[in-house]
Amino acid sequence: IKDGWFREISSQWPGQAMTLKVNRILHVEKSLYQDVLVFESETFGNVLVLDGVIQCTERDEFSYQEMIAHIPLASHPNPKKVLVIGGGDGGVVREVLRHESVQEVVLCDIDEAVIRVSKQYLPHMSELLDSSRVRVFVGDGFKFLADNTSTYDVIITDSSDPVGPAESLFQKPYFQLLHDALAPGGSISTQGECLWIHLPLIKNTNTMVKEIFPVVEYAFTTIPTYPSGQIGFCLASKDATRDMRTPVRKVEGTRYYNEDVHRAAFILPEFGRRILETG
Ligand SMILES: NCCCN[C@H]1CC[C@H](N)CC1
Repeated sequence: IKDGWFREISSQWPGQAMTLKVNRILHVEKSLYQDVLVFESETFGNVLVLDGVIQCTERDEFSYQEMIAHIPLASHPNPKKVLVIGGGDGGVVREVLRHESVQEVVLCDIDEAVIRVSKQYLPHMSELLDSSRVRVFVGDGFKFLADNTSTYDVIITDSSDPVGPAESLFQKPYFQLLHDALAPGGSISTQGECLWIHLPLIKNTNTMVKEIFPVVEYAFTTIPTYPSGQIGFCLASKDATRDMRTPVRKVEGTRYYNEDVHRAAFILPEFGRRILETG
């Protein structure tokens, strides 16, 4: 933080950096896995930063949390058991609980510091982690998935970037574990990165996931505080007949998601479509 501004400088997005005006620093900690920073911004509420990368802000988090959750959930006929890998801030869990069919949400995040800090500084994201339908585990998603096969209707991987603790969540063994942890007809969504910055990674992930799942799609949302203002999701289903582009149920109480936004999220700009939808 310099002269009152936080700058998101990273080798992942060379030559550009989102800056946010800082009112005051709320928390600084080195957890077992990453540097944790929370600051109160002038115009985006409280902001969670891990290893120098913006994870969520109170003002715009709903865009990402709603879309990563409701696209797989609203297109699934009857999701009952849901697993969230990562997502210790609780925002995705808040969205999963909007689906009445969901009986149980399990959250598995490797870093207890993220959960603890989110409960203290991001109440509108973390408050439903205490819901009776939610179970929270602190541990490695790999081990959790291997111990819970054929169980979940939807698994959401709400991860940071493929640099640091989340690096292995973008590789083939992890997607095989996701596939094997899904019940029949199950679907996944994962933090799938940005068309403007990570198109080669998105293409490689898309190709790799198609070796495991019969249905694989990329969809995206707009969000001011993520690099280039856009972030996408890798979506896949074990059910070869699943149409993830079509919601089969309405979702109440959202601020970004609706059924038209759901459908529109899959319509890619030409530079993305050309790469992702052809060989
Ligand atoms: N619920 C926290 C969301 C984490 N996802 C972010 C996507 C954009 C990345 N640059 C950082 C993590």
